[in-house]
Amino acid sequence: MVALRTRGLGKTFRVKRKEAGLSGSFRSLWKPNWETKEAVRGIDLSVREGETVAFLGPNGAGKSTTIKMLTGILHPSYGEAEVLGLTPWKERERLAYRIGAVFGQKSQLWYHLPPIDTFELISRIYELKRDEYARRKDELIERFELGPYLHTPVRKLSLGERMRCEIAASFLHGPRLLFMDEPTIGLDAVVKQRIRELIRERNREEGTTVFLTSHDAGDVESLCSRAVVIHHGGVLVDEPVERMKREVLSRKIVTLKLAEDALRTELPDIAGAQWETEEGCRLSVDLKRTTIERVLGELIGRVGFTDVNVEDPSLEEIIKHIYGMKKGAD
Ligand SMILES: Nc1ncnc2c1ncn2[C@@H]1O[C@H](COP(=O)(O)OP(=O)(O)OP(=O)(O)O)[C@@H](O)[C@H]1O
Repeated sequence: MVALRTRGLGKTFRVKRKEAGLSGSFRSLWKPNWETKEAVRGIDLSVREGETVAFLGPNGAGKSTTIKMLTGILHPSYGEAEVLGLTPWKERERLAYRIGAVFGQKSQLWYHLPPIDTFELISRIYELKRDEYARRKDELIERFELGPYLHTPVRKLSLGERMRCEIAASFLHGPRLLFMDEPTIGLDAVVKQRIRELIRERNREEGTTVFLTSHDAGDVESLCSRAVVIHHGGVLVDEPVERMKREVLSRKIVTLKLAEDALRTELPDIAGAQWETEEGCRLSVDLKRTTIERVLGELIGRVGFTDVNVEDPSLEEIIKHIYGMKKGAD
């Protein structure tokens, strides 16, 4: 069954362009200069129930605007959308019972209250039956290991502890579709991984559809089965993450902290890897051709370094790469 479908969905904003300086401000008041900004340009998208979709794009690509239209917060300028059989901006209240939303940068928990009080409040807002609420709450507390934080005011929790409570809270009313905007932003690697596992588990056990935006390639790789990349308000790529992994997520970035006396001019050629900076501290490794172990083995003794870091390329770099590939193919 289809969880979400859009046809030619678009949003244009009318923004006032203010001229510089004080006189410009007065002129704008007197004779405003309006211009239109196309934030989303006719998106066609279809997501099946139970899918985990990453909705990606560089800053300003139109991700948040799309999510706001799909959750009924914004009216589109043109096009259609159906979310769980409802038109979001016309049936927002009914839709709220069926969907959940997590915003990494905004909290839905009451700041001064302990999470358990927000849970109670949510159960009233969504009119959950008492026994159903007790069952779901206990299960989520156990799975998300929330016991130690339940009675501490949210303001005293660490970001990781709060995010676990946030995500558990968004699952409380049993949404069939969960929108997540940067759910792991600012978290350390261990907490990120745990949160991804928990979301995956909910998707597996309850069949919750996940529609997620993130700037973290790790979220996409370990949480989503499909990736939709938008650019300048339109869909650029829509493909399985497995394929994306083979084509563009198969690189790691090795960053070296060079020793004072390191020979910066003569960087050795490393099979399957490419130096990305003239200073020779950033190496892009193609995992289809070599392994991190082999690369580090070759570096030791040939380049003097005092520290090393291995990470995924940033999502921005990945998108740039996809964009380049796409342009080449066209
Ligand atoms: N209320 C608004 N009024 C005018 N322009 C807006 C408004 N909201 C968004 N925009 C513009 O629409 C474009 C898309 O913004 P949007 O927030 O959807 O991007 P995004 O992909 O979510 O970016 P980010 O990754 O930075 O969160 C941007 O150019 C933004 O400045």
